Amino acid sequence: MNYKPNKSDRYLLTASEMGRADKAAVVAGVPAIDLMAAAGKAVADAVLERWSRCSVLVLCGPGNNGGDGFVVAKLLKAADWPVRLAFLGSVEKLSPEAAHFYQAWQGEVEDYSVNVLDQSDLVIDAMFGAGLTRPLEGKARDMVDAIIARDIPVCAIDVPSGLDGSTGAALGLVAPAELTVTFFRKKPGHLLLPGRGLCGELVVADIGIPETVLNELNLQAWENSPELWYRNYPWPRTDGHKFHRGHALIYGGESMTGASRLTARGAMRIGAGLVTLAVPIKAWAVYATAMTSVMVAKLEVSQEQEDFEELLLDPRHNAIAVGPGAGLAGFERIRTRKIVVTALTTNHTTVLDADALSAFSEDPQTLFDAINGPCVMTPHEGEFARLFPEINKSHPDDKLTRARMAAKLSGAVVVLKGADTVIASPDGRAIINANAPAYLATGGSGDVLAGFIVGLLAQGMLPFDAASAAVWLHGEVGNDVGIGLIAEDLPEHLPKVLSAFQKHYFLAQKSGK
Ligand SMILES: NC(=O)C1=CN([C@@H]2O[C@H](COP(=O)(O)OP(=O)(O)OC[C@H]3O[C@@H](n4cnc5c(N)ncnc54)[C@H](O)[C@@H]3O)[C@@H](O)[C@H]2O)[C@@H](O)CC1
Ligand SMILES: [K+]
Repeated sequence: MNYKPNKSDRYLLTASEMGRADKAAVVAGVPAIDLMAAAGKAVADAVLERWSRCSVLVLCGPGNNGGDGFVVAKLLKAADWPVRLAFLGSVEKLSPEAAHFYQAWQGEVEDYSVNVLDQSDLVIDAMFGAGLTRPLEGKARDMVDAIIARDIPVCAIDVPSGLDGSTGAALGLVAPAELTVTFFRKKPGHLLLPGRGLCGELVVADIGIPETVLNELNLQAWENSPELWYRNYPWPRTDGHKFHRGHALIYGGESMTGASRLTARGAMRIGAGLVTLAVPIKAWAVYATAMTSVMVAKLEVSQEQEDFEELLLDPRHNAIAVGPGAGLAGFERIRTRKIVVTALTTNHTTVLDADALSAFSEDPQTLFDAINGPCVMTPHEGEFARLFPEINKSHPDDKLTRARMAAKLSGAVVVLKGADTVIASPDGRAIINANAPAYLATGGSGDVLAGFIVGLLAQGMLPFDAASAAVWLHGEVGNDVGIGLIAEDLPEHLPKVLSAFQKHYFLAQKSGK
């Protein structure tokens, strides 16, 4: 079999983009009725694969999500399952295809009241999908309330009703699903929180929409995966030399020395040829005894700034990281700001994390003004709120948009961290990462991530790719180590993950497997 990773598999479509894909498919000659039939069949198949025969209740809403539900009801009945169906809507307002399948369902259509839940073992949630525009109210809300109270398993069509598929936000009450079957491609809300947690297992079904419609949509969002960036990964060359693999320069502060040491270790492990930690002389001994492969440069008392500038003049220092343990108290804050501004205004490729971001919480514009070259910033939600309060105010429930707006405003690639990290580029591209386990939420884990990013930047990877690759590898290592993980484990386990990654994406591609 030929090895053909496909970048387009990873596209994420918002509700309006999915609507356009649907229309484009119809224009390309696929009847809307066939799309709905295929959608319903995919859901019925997924249910038949996972549950044994039981009493099913299909709850159909007023739009095409309900239309899919009519198809599912008919197919499960044909498979000899006991099926009941309740419809919330009016037949006259159904789309032609939904009306067709309403007619095709020849069983009883019951009143939409919570009593229909009696004796139901499984609910098919065909209430609302991509067309949800406001929180569930009235009968729909009461129904979801009762499903939750009775703890009945749910299979959701497209998205759990009440969830905004474009953002992952709960618009109000949501019926959490054990299984969600969506169509064509995933939606951002299947990956972003709380959406991801409400979907349960996610199945993406092919319903006959031609791949060619993707070309018309100018999509700008993907789920993170090596398919997106492995071609630009700095694979070690047999004729390589450490000087070909770049030289990362990392600023280390005076008191929290562990943070930047983790960053340095991460940068080494991910393959930077050389790593130098530049540290105030007061802390030099601590760093020098702790580090072996990493070099430690002294910044002399009262001339730290000048000494750092001198290091920046050396063209071999091709990627800089500032922030982990840089310091925010009193004079340290001023020094951190100066180091950041110097790195940025000399147009060095720079990673800004932790204190390098918080040091500008009073005047974020000063930071944004200094960003003119390649830059990655890696805020967690707290740091993000300090730098981008207006964006949080205008789009509180839309992490994808918040990260994109922040990237545009600051000019940096923004890595908005969390269990659903979003990586956004100032040009509008965005990637949602979904492989991070809960164990990564531990002190120092972000410092190592900054190290992975600066290490890849030193090897010449571009900021958006480097950030996406680092975040994905960080998640993979987290999974590999598992429960009990501490930040120190992340650099140490990286080689194992890198060899599996290399085997799969580089060697397999080379050998044409
Ligand atoms: N490619 C596609 O786009 C396909 C879409 N299909 C299905 O169609 C769905 C989208 O269909 P629609 O656009 O008709 O949208 P929905 O079926 O999600 O709902 C639309 C209806 O709900 C109403 N509504 C929205 N929020 C409400 C609320 N909180 N309370 C009460 N009423 C509310 C709207 O006014 C509208 O009448 C998808 O989720 C999917 O299940 C499938 O049939 C297959 C093809
Ligand atoms: K639904």
